Amino acid sequence: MTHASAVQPSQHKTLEIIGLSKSFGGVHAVRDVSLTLEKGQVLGVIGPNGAGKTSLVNTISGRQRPTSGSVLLDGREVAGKPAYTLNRRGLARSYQQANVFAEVTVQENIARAGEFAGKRAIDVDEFVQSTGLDTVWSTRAGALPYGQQKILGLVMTIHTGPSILLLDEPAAGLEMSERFRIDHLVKETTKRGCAVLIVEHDMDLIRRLCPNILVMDSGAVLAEGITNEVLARPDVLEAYLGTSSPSTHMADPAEGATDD
Ligand SMILES: Nc1ncnc2c1ncn2[C@@H]1O[C@H](COP(=O)(O)OP(=O)(O)OP(=O)(O)O)[C@@H](O)[C@H]1O
Repeated sequence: MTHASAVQPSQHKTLEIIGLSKSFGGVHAVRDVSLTLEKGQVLGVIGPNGAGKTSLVNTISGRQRPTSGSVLLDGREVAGKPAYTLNRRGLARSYQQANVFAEVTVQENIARAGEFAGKRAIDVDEFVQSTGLDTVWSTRAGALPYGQQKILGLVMTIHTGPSILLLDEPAAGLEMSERFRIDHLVKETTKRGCAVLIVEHDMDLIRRLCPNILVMDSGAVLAEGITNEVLARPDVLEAYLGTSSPSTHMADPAEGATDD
């Protein structure tokens, strides 16, 4: 990975991260991470538990202030700016947990996301139908099964019309059939030109959606490049599985988990 001091911001990158670091006291959760994301691109971010993936998303999205480094949105520095400012500039994120208004209906949840976005809101009627949310339109969101709540949260986020979408473990806690709905949502969203960064432990989903990945280990970038090539690297297998023998299946330590 190139060091921050050696990298000059380039023009026209939708999202450019340069030498980003985040420490919590003596814990270096993110160490000198650089990456770029262009219009319509999907980038996977993987790594073992505690590698720093969520901290990376938190520092990019303004939920946490970076210790050092740059976050450039369309070439403008936004590191350390609050989440609502980044949101107004088109950066949205999802959380590992379902993020919905539990006490109101699915319809009202979608309406609130639309109101929040104002003129930026995009039409999500097709997503509502393809994900089956139309069949539970009048149901209180908190009464939905967990997977449906999570998909509702994602449709709401997409409804806000982001140009950059950061997804933190969108598949965690979802049934297999629901995971394919994530595929559909991401593919259709990138067709509009939205850039998507996906943190995920589900390697099948990563292979399906991400032509390129970045592997984090102990806060730093261990590897990056074409997904299948990176996933075959012995050092990546070692970091993820504690073994360098090739495997077609990576363990999903967060399988079934519904929170951090
Ligand atoms: N608010 C915090 N205060 C102190 N330490 C933190 C905080 N948030 C994260 N950490 C530490 O930073 C490191 C990276 O954590 P992080 O949650 O970013 O990893 P992760 O790769 O997302 O893990 P997982 O796959 O389990 O979600 C861990 O050692 C974690 O304990």
